[in-house]
Amino acid sequence: MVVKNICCLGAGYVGGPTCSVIASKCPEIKVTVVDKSVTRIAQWNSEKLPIYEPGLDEIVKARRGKNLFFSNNIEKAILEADLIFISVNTPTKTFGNGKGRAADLKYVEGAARMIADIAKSNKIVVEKSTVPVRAAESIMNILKANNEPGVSYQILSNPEFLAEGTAIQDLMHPDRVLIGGEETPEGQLAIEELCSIYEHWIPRKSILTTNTWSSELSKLAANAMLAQRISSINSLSAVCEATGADVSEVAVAIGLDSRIGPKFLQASIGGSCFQKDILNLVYICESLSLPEVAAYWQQVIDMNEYQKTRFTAKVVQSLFNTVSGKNITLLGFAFKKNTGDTRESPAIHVAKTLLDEGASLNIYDPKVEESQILYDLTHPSICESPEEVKKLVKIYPDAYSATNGAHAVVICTEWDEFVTLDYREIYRSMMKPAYIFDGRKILDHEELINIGFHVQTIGKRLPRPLSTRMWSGTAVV
Ligand SMILES: NC(=O)c1ccc[n+]([C@@H]2O[C@H](COP(=O)([O-])OP(=O)(O)OC[C@H]3O[C@@H](n4cnc5c(N)ncnc54)[C@H](O)[C@@H]3O)[C@@H](O)[C@H]2O)c1
Ligand SMILES: O=c1ccn([C@@H]2O[C@H](COP(=O)(O)OP(=O)(O)O[C@H]3O[C@H](CO)[C@@H](O)[C@H](O)[C@H]3O)[C@@H](O)[C@H]2O)c(=O)[nH]1
Repeated sequence: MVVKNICCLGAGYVGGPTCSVIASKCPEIKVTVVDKSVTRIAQWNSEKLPIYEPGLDEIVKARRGKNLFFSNNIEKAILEADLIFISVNTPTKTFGNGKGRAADLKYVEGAARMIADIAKSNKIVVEKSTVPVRAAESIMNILKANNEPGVSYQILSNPEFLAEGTAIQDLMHPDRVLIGGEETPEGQLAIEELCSIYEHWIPRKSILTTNTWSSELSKLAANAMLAQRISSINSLSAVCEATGADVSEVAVAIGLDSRIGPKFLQASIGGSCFQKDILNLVYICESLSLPEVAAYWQQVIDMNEYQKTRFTAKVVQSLFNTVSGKNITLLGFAFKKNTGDTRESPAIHVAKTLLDEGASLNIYDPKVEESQILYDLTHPSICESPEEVKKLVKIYPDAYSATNGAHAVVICTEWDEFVTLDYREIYRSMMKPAYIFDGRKILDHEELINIGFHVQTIGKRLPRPLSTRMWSGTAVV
């Protein structure tokens, strides 16, 4: 079989960009991205796409209506497809067995049941969602137990390694594509079919094929190793603050060791997708009776939490241990720059703590919608009184109006535009003493101190502004 028709279940951060790139690189293949959400599909078919990713608009606009389609007609797309990507969400379970840790596979199961109910011809089903090891077995069980007579399936694991904010770049030039499948002739044939799609733009040597379980585990393992690096540097940032070392200097010094390498050593206020995937790994290890392994990876998550808590405690402490009634500006709400995604964003943690302490918040993010920020901050897991939160939170259209009259500014996302703001003007418009807490280590701290700001960051002690020093030398703010 030569794949002519692809269906993708799930038009999210992975399904949308991945299929747009496939459609752009394989003009002879019809790619239909379907979703249960009518709103999401309408957005994909509109001028303003539901997600922000540099380069995505151009690709979608070039291929939409030609060989790229976004639709709610799931039945039609499944019937037509030779190959189906499952790109649905796999959040952490919020109830029952494994609550707060295991991946909730209800959407993956739902997708598998839809395929089994609808399909009338053979399909290659590709697990693109991040799933626990051996999830492919559960999908196969559902498909086999419910299939039409004569219809057969091959299940492949093809985890996605794109990072948000650089999704198009990552999809165009991936470090590798990983495909796992059954070690049978039929399994190998299915692997070849999927390889031939990626080979339109990715050299064969960058396409790695493995057995299904290695592929599934490699996705969790890659995220665990990346998260471990961030937790390691974040743990060292606390040592730096306590000793006078500078974590940026330490990162450069250790990163020059070719065995360690320079990437992913940026100390900061915490990470995203990692949390859910590492929690999932911890849960799997516990289920496999490997408590020592589970504890090892749990520590990576705990360090991420510690970093967020440590940073917010520093904000409150510096503001004379009380933020009640004070106006604090959060610059940035997305979990990283160049995305509008707020899932597990450290900004939510910062906002919640400050709101619990009675602060009023002014928030500005260049790509996160007001409705999303209010949704996140009034979610039952975050607050008890949505009305109270709505009174305390104001969303602004730019950084200058958001900082006007504020007691303190907290940088929560490393957006480039925050680096080049006119901080003299911001200082002038703020309450005094004016504080900046740089949670992303992106600002010129020396310059800010010279302007008169009290500055705090991660992994480095900074001197007070000159005018407030009682003796010459370095003192902690
Ligand atoms: N976001 C990332 O950067 C990233 C990167 C790599 C892997 N992943 C993994 O990819 C998967 C998808 O992540 P995402 O960020 O795209 O999620 P998302 O929430 O943005 O999108 C998932 C979409 O699936 C839809 N959906 C759920 N069940 C469906 C069904 N039965 N039929 C049709 N649509 C259905 C939802 O409505 C939603 O729009 C997750 O497992 C995630 O862990 C995410
Ligand atoms: O040196 C660093 C690098 C990242 N981060 C933070 O870590 C989080 C995750 O960043 P990043 O990995 O760049 O973005 P994600 O979109 O979460 O991508 C990760 O998670 C995806 C979902 O599984 C995987 O596909 C990607 O390979 C993996 O990088 C963000 O909050 C970053 O600010 C740091 O604090 N320091």
